[in-house]
Amino acid sequence: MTAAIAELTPVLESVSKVYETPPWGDPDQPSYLNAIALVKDETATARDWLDRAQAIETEEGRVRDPNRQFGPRTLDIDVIVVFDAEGQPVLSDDPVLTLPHPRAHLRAFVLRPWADLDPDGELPGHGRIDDLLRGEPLASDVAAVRARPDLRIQSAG
Ligand SMILES: Nc1ncnc2c1ncn2[C@@H]1O[C@H](COP(=O)(O)OP(=O)(O)OP(=O)(O)O)[C@@H](O)[C@H]1O
Ligand SMILES: Nc1nc2c(c(=O)[nH]1)N=C(CO)CN2
Repeated sequence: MTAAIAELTPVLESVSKVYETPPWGDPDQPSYLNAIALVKDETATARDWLDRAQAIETEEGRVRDPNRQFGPRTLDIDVIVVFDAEGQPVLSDDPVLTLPHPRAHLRAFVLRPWADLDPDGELPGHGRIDDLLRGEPLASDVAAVRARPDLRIQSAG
């Protein structure tokens, strides 16, 4: 991950803890390690973030099974939300880049780490992260999420 971290460092604002999370969407696979990064670059478009995420996946030699939509992969970087210079959420139903990410509101593995960075945060179109995490089915999923303080993606400072 060294190259990926070097690429992200100039735009990195903060990074959540790393969490070990049960596989979502396709149970027949090992646990995942998930984290959220908050990045800022006022010159970047939403599409730039997708391109950067995919460039890092490629650089890191991402391996996945193309026949299993939610199957195992060595690295997956999704763009969850993008805010414009006025602080407004960028909305898109383009399948190449859907914003907010169309499954973020269903995923404790996204929202639990996000709550570390912004406990008062909101997922546009779905409400407060904290409220989403308290409701079912997310509350049950959160109970199975484990912080891994022995692992770290990167320190923003
Ligand atoms: N918000 C988004 N973030 C990342 N990829 C997106 C987004 N919206 C649409 N896509 C598209 O989804 C395609 C598949 O991406 P990816 O392989 O990461 O999906 P997946 O892991 O199968 O599913 P998921 O997106 O549910 O994690 C990408 O090529 C990309 O164009
Ligand atoms: N826990 C967990 N489950 C997943 C994840 C992930 O990042 N974490 N990503 C997936 C790809 O869409 C499918 N399932």
